This record gives sequence, structure tokens and C-alpha cells, in this order.
Amino acid sequence: MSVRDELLQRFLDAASRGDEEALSLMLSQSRELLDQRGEQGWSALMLTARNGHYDAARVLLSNGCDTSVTNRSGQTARDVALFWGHRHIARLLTSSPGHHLRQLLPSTDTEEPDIHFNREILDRMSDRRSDGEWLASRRASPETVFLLFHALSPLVRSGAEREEQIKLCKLRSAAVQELLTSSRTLEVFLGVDKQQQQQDDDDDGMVAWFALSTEDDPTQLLKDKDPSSFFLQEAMPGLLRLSDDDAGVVAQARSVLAWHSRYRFCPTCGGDTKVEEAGYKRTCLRAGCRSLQGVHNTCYPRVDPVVIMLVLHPDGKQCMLGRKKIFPPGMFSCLAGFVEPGETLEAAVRREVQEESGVQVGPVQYLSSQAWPMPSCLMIGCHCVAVTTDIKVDQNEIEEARWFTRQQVCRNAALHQCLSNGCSAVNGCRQNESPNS
Ligand SMILES: NC(=O)C1=CN([C@@H]2O[C@H](COP(=O)(O)OP(=O)(O)OC[C@H]3O[C@@H](n4cnc5c(N)ncnc54)[C@H](OP(=O)(O)O)[C@@H]3O)[C@@H](O)[C@H]2O)C=CC1
Ligand SMILES: [Mg+2]
Ligand SMILES: [Mg+2]
Ligand SMILES: [Mg+2]
Ligand SMILES: [Zn+2]
Repeated sequence: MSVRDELLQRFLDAASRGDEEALSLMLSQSRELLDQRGEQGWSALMLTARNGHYDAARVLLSNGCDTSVTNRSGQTARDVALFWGHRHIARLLTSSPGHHLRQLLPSTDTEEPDIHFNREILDRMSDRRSDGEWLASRRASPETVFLLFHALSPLVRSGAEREEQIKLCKLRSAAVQELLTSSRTLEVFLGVDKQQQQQDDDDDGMVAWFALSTEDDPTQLLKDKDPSSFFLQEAMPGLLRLSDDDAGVVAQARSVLAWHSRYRFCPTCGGDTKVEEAGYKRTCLRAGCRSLQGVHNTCYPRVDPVVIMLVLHPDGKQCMLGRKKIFPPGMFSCLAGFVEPGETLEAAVRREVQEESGVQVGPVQYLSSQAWPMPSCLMIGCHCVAVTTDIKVDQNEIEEARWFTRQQVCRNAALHQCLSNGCSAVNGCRQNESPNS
């Protein structure tokens, strides 16, 4: 018997007697033993299934062994387990492909991350959206904050602390009187300052925030207002230069305004619409329109769910990142894609990874989400584990995708940090800091 055959025989014997320790040790030295079959055509998994060794079967599964391998009679390990009455092992092997890889997923016991666009400094107070009298009193209050937008770009000025940082211009009632009465202005009530609300729960003392979107000539507007202010040109990476507090408010305002700019007419009949609920509803003006009866989501601001996923290699030591053609040179990110109608988040993750990289995904786990107001996406962050590892990219969507080790990812993150500290090119810097990088 060759040394190789002898090794395999020892491995299969260990599986037959359910010796987990020996199986783990031998696999750490020679991984290719995992799915090999002996002279009788039986794999180690089949032998654990035959003899009812549940824990030993788990050891093999956690090492990524293939549950679809069959013996000479065409039986899988699951068939063997069922035949010999080991239903608990059959159940273990019934799980979806790669189910055993679940243990590679990180613990979900983590805090909600305080990431860009996610901070909520306002209480949206949706119950006040149809209270005309209260809204009028807030509009007139000298404390009220108005944010001005033109073509979805907020009015900002350079931040005092860091050159690349910008701040939202917070205008007061006196400065926006003309805009408030203009037919070329769209108003959205954003909410009231939460911090201030805690100190003073008197309704009249609440500091309300509104977004005003104007179609007026921006050059003329800027002349009249603070001359150091400007409308932010490019949403990306421009919006990443806002502080976390400002970014959260802009995520809300920009998404709602983007919906108004794209849904001016009734999506059901094409008729004119009127704005209601302080900017949170557009109602069709055509009598008898179907959108006026029952639940019609088209009347309310839309959100597009997008899954964004870190694909873990089944070896637990690498992850997949890809780059789109439009990314700046050297930038790689998690794969992402729109959730399609009638699809779960898990299915969307599996489909998008398969479409973009050709890799098949087993277990999927939700991590956290992020508002992404370009124009109105909800990024749904997931971890998932691949059950195949060969990458074949779809060149239409992705330029390149690769497996990266933990060290490579950490080294690049450190490099980005270093670039952003010493770099005066704001765009490059912020791209390096972006959540995509
Ligand atoms: N790493 C990433 O990729 C990140 C992505 N995002 C955001 O996530 C969003 C989705 O990611 P992306 O990779 O582009 O998505 P997909 O992988 O789903 O590919 C998007 C393309 O598919 C088509 N498409 C299919 N369904 C839709 C739909 N419902 N809405 C819009 N386009 C659709 C469009 O093609 P066509 O243009 O030919 O019509 C679009 O360009 C993007 O808007 C992006 O801003 C945010 C952060 C990181
Ligand atoms: Mg895609
Ligand atoms: Mg994509
Ligand atoms: Mg897609
Ligand atoms: Zn209609």
C-alpha cells in the first residue's frame, strides 16, 4: 500500500470510530483527504453517517466537506444516515449547501455602527406633517432652521476646523421669506431637534427643520445670501465631506427631494399631483384615479433596497472585493446590487454575487444598514460565505474581483489612512475614506 493510501485508510478509520481529534489533526496536515473515497467508494462523511458519529460529521462539515458526494450505490452521506436510522445526522446533512459554513460568519452581537448618513439628530414627528397650524407657527419661528437645495445639491460653506470639511448653511426664517411664498419652492418638513426637544418639551419651543428646494437661478440666490456659501457640485464624493450630523439630515432631505424631482406626475395615470403631508405625499388630482383608493405606495417617497455584501472564502481567511470601471484607480469594494421584486435579501445576495463574480454563496447573515441618498437607496450590509471559489467576473458590471487576505485588507486600510492625513487633494482623500473603500 502506498503512503498516500495508508494515510487515507487511517483517515477513514478515524471517521468510522468517530475520532474527532484525529480527523481534525489529519485535515490540518492534509486537507485533500476531506472528500476522498476509499476502496469501497465510501467517504469519511459517509462513515460517520453510517456509524452515527454526529460530532465527527460536524468536524468534517466545518472543514467544508462536500455533502453531495455519492458512493458506488449512488447514496449520499444523508441517504446513508437515513438508512441506518440516524435522523439527527440526516438533518445535519439536509441543510442548504454550505450550511455548516455558518460558523465562519462573525458574531452578530455588535453595536449599531455610527456611520456616515446614519446619524439621526432630528425627531421626524410624522404626526405633525398634516398639522397645518403647527407647521405655520414653526415656519414663522425665528429659531427654525431652513436648508436650501438647488437641483438636489445643498447650500454649504467651508468648515472651520478642517479644510476639506464642509458645513450645511442653516438659514433662518427672515432669510427665506421670499422663497417660502414662491411657487418655485418645494418645502419638506424634516423634524425637530432631538437634543433641544429633551431639554424643553413645550411644543412652541421645538426647533423645527425644513428643506427648501428652489428652482430659482442659483447664482442670483448666492449673491443675496452668504457670499462664502455655494451649492455642492457633486454628490459623490461631496456629501462625504459633511459632518456626521449634517450627513444624516441630508440623507433624509436629499432622498425625499430626489423622489419629488422624479415623480412629479402620478405614476398610475400620468395626471398632475399635489404635495401633501409637509412634503411626504403626492396625491393625484385626477378624479377616479386608482391611486386614490387602497394602498398605493407610489404616493409616498420611494426607497430602493440594495444588498452590499462581504463574501468570505470558505477557508475563513480571505474575502472577495471587486471594482467597478467607474471606481478611482486601486479602489476595491464589497459587491453590491439592487434587490429585485419578489426576492428576499438572502436570495438577492446569492444572485448578485453569482451574477457579478460567478461564485456561489451559502449562508448569508445581515449585519447593518446605511442610508445612501444617491438618489434614495438603503444599503443592506451582509456577510456571506462562498461555497465555490473560482471567480469569473461579469465584465459588464465589474472590472475585476479578487480574494484578499485579512492582512492585505488591513494593509490597504492603513495606506488609505496615511494618504488622507498627508494629502491635500480633497477628492482623492475622501474617496479613500469612503465607506466603499
Ligand atoms: N460597491 C458598490 O457597488 C456600491 C454601490 N452603492 C450603490 O448601490 C447601488 C446598486 O449597486 P450596483 O452595483 O449599481 O447594482 P447592480 O449590481 O444591481 O447593477 C446595477 C445596474 O443594473 C441595472 N438595474 C437593475 N435593476 C435596477 C434597479 N432597480 N435600479 C437601478 N438599476 C437597476 C442598471 O443597469 P443600466 O444602468 O444599464 O440601466 C444598473 O446600472 C448603486 O446605485 C450604488 O450607488 C453604494 C455603495 C457601494
Ligand atoms: Mg449586479
Ligand atoms: Mg453591482
Ligand atoms: Mg442587479
Ligand atoms: Zn393618477
